[in-house]
Amino acid sequence: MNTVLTVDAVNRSFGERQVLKDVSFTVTAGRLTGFVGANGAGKTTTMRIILGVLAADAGTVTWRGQQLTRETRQRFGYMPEERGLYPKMSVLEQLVYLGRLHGLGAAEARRRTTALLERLELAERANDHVQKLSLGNQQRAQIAAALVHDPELLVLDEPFSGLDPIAVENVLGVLRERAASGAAVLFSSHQLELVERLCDDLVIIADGTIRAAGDRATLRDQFTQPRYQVEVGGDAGWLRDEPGVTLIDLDGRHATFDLDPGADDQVILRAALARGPVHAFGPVRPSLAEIFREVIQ
Ligand SMILES: Nc1ncnc2c1ncn2[C@@H]1O[C@H](COP(=O)(O)OP(=O)(O)OP(=O)(O)O)[C@@H](O)[C@H]1O
Repeated sequence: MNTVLTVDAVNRSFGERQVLKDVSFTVTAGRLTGFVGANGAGKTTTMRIILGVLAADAGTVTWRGQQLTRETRQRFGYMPEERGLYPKMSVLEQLVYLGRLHGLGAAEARRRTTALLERLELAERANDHVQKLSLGNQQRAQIAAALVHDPELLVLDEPFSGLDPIAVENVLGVLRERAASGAAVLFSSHQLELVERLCDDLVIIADGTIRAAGDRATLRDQFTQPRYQVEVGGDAGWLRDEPGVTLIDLDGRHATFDLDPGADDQVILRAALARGPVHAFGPVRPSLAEIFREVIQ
């Protein structure tokens, strides 16, 4: 795995209030990392520290093992929480301008802007002032602004908020393409369901503390026990009296149950078969959204 960004034991207080407590996680090139937490959990503060807009009280942020510099940060793209485009300038002009600020020549900045607006389905709005766009289109223009210089690291604060489902898919497609061409993508969200569906890696923060971090499959293995689901020909109520079984849900022929440690699922399967046909039997894992529901709210 190609870890590019390392946040290590970062602390930050505002006045008496400590809002980040030993925050540590990594971001890998070529992958989407979702940074999830409730309002006020510390996501924006962490992102600002990564971008150098805010200083940490303690801890470090490194890029490919090196301290961050102004040059490295030039290769980052950031969509801040306080959206930064000028309301009275056209989308095209601003993106070209931002591209030039990041060192692109005029023709290259214009070429990339045009391609990006096309890809984000904003081409027809290119000459409109930002303030004339719908909120969803403003959001896409903000995302385009973070992408125009082809950054190696993309840091996006709530990029999906306010987008309709079609726009979510469009933006997600763009982020996936960036990741596929080698960029590292970190974005925040307070919607764990969405992040669990979209991301390769997750970082879950609550009250300034990282609760879980890593790739989705490993986290699910680490934090959830498999439950079993069965569908039989008759009523599944007999499972209630089966040793080692804790029934979670029973609905006629369908049942969901937990097994005590050491209990053998094959014994249950045989008991089911002895009573008649078995149409489905197997482990399922609860989602991370179910496990961390109370942490995220
Ligand atoms: N400049 C500041 N001065 C004082 N307190 C601040 C400042 N910035 C953030 N905070 C506080 O730090 C805590 C973490 O805020 P932060 O914006 O990082 O959370 P968040 O997870 O991004 O939440 P949200 O989704 O609401 O933006 C909050 O309690 C917030 O009020």
